[in-house]
Amino acid sequence: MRAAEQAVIASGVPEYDLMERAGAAAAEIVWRAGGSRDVLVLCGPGNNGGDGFVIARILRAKGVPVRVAALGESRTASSLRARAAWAGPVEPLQDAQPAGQLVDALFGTGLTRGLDPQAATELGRLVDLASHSYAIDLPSGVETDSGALLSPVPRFGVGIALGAWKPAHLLYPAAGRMERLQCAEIGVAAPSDVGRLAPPSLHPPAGDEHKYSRGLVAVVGGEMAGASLLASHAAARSGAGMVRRMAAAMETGGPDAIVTIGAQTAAEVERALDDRRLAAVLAGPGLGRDDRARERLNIVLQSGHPLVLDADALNILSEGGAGPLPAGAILTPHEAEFTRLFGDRSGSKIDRALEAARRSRCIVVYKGADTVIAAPDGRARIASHASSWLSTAGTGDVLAGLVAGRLAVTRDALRAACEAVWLHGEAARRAGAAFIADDLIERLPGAIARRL
Ligand SMILES: NC(=O)C1=CN([C@@H]2O[C@H](COP(=O)(O)OP(=O)(O)OC[C@H]3O[C@@H](n4cnc5c(N)ncnc54)[C@H](OP(=O)(O)O)[C@@H]3O)[C@@H](O)[C@H]2O)[C@@H](O)CC1
Ligand SMILES: [K+]
Repeated sequence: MRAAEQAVIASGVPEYDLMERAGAAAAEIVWRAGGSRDVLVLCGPGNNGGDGFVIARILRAKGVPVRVAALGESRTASSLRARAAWAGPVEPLQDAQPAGQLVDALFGTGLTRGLDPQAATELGRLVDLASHSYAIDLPSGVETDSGALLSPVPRFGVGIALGAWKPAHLLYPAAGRMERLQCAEIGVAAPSDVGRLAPPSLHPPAGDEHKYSRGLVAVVGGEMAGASLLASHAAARSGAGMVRRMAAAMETGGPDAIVTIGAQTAAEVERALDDRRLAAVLAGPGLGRDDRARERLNIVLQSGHPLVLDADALNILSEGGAGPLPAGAILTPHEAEFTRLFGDRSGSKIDRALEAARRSRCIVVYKGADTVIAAPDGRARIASHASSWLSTAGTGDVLAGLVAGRLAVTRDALRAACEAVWLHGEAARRAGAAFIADDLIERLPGAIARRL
């Protein structure tokens, strides 16, 4: 975003014009949400504070009662100009009385260290006492590129991103400090390989498709049947043409549309995977970690099919039990699995996911409240603000099955991972509160229909 802004400025647009655009766009959002409720704008010393002065001026011109409190003097040319144009009183932050609406324009992308304790406490108090609160560009106190909290940060109603999403809008803990997100357009295009996960465009099957052309998925089960059943069921509702579950024991369950193949011995697994029509093979959910599980995983790794590896498959791989990571596969680790596989690395979650994808030459779906999907070529997508009810048993198995299903449909690993993560989040949104993993699967057809 900084590079994009600099390019616009170099093309002859003064920085102050960008500040006016940013302030006007943010003021419009505040006006639409809060109407004529009184507003307190907190302005910092840099350009974020400058945006605040522009917002204050525009809201006052609409007849909104506005007060401004500043943290020190303005220190940049544009913010000095915005402050002069405000032409109203400016009180010190420590004397500010609360208002119905609070606009935080203390610090944005220029923050280099935490707020001093008194300023952080004042900010927290004023946000808590307001019924509507807005963080301009970012909540003051968050680190832009990592989403870390450099000092205590209150929870805002709306985070207003200026021009483009920054990592802190999407990565926790910062993302959890904004109930809703809105992006204010300021006429600066910031194309990037890293971005927020967008809703996918899906297509119904062509009129002349059949079950194999639509995608044949195999799910290699193991010692715990439930997990592979959930994954198989999710794959079956993902739009794929057919799902075969390779069961490690004589067991039944799940919809009749899923073909269960008894594959208890290594030879039986090998035979079951010897089918050139297979478009995706999933291993991991319920696989187990004993010698038998290793043997089953080895056969999967040597099958030559497009792979999705989750759960115990990742645990076995992290113990080095199955050799190097299979390039081209989709890996779906949660936090603990990721650390076991790739070590405890520094950098933001996006940096870590990209580095892992580059090293393993795999698509890495680094799961969590802020799932990051990273490709070896440097592309990454971040899915944030999913339902917190997803933190329940079995939802990972559902996601793994969904990834395998979309891989079979699209034959494109990054696209499949992105579609699956979005559909999983949408199914959760539709399932509402206190759902179980099985309920998510029932919501998948509706989630898919929405994107056709
Ligand atoms: N660029 C553009 O074209 C556009 C940018 N726009 C806006 O600009 C924002 C970025 O502005 P910015 O770079 O001036 O940084 P900002 O966040 O205001 O803070 C920097 C100031 O704070 C200081 N400081 C830092 N930490 C501190 C601390 N803990 N406690 C105390 N002081 C601290 C730091 O001084 P330091 O002491 O570090 O030298 C510096 O003086 C961006 O988020 C967006 O809102 C829009 O107008 C659109 C056009
Ligand atoms: K801010």
